[in-house]
Amino acid sequence: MASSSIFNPPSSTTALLLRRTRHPIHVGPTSLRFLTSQSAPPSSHLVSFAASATEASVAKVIDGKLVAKQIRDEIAAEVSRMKEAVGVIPGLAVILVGDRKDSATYVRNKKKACESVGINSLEVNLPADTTEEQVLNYISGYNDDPSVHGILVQLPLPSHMNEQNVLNAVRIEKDVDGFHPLNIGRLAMRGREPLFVPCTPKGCIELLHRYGISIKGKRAVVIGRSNIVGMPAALLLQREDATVSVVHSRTSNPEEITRQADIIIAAVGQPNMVRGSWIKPDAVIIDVGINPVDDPSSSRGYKLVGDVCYEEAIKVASAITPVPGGVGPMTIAMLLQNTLTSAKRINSFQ
Ligand SMILES: NC(=O)C1=CN([C@@H]2O[C@H](COP(=O)(O)OP(=O)(O)OC[C@H]3O[C@@H](n4cnc5c(N)ncnc54)[C@H](OP(=O)(O)O)[C@@H]3O)[C@@H](O)[C@H]2O)C=CC1
Ligand SMILES: Nc1nc(=O)c2c([nH]1)NC[C@@H]1CN(c3ccc(C(=O)N[C@@H](CCC(=O)O)C(=O)O)cc3)C=[N+]21
Repeated sequence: MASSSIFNPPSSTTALLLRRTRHPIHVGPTSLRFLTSQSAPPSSHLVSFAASATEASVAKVIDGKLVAKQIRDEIAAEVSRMKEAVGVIPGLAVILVGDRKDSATYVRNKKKACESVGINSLEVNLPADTTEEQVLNYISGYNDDPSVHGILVQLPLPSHMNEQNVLNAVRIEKDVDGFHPLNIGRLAMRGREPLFVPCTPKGCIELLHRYGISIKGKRAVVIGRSNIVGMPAALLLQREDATVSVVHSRTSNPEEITRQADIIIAAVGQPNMVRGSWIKPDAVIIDVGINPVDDPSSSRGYKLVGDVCYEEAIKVASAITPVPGGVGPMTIAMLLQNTLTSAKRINSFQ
């Protein structure tokens, strides 16, 4: 369902269309216009890589917000089809421990997103001094609750808790975050299939697919190796037949390695770390980073920026995700998709 793409051009035209040109070309009925960062919707992305001869070329902006909306529409249709056919409504349980503001915002956004597609959301907010045992009890209850098809424990957990114990307790059939070691292990093994793929890396790959950006045979560099983003992103890219390098805090020459990449996934948590000079001309950039930086001109007093210096990157890359509006909305869309998949699998509904 969601993997079918309206954006994918036939593979033979993909390479042609993704090659940036300084001369306008014409594809079908739409003549090519120079597009700035506020670019066209995905349905016309195929024609938006070209720049006029007189203007500097800029990267295509990969619109995660728009793609996520499209995926939510697809999910909503499937949710109602299942409800009508077998009377089952997918359910997602979210466990939030502590009072981190950013976590509370994410959980609220997830709840809103569930409502928008007709998925039931159950939420439990526990105080920061909750014991690990109490959290395990909630997980056990949701594991046994037939109305719950997905369980998400919001990370990070308070430091007195053992994250491994908690994540291990989620039944793998309900592990919609894809963080259970058995799901990650299967993701890493050839010929094995995880029940769920972690949402953020899955969203990155989905964006590449939906924009017709081929991965096979490409050099990819993932910056960051966390269990929730960098490591599974590298595994997924490898499954898609990219040749993958992973850069981390102990890498001695990150700039040089990154400059070799056709595809860069940055998941570091360092604002604007990846500069224009790190980027090979025409590389594709997926910026996962979400970093608050002071901004007195904003009503919140801060703004969000990525791990990639957007202003510099947009002049060098062929395509880039913005922050906000790039990977973030896709993470939530993939969570909904995983929850739907889980409900279908548990109920043997195709
Ligand atoms: N858009 C979305 O949906 C999501 C966004 N995020 C955002 O993505 C970013 C990364 O998140 P997450 O993976 O959880 O972060 P972690 O802090 O868990 O991991 C960061 C990784 O980056 C590496 N790193 C840190 N500093 C450097 C450096 N100077 N040079 C090279 N590598 C470095 C670390 O290396 P080492 O392993 O050596 O310590 C580590 O592997 C954050 O900004 C986060 O907010 C996260 C989840 C979802
Ligand atoms: N168990 C678990 N699973 C997660 O998937 C998980 C987690 N814990 N802990 C924290 C990180 C972070 N994360 C984000 C999800 C959506 C946006 C998102 O929607 N961002 C919007 C804007 C957000 C805003 O404006 O504040 C955007 O980038 O456009 C961001 C970050 C999921 N995470």
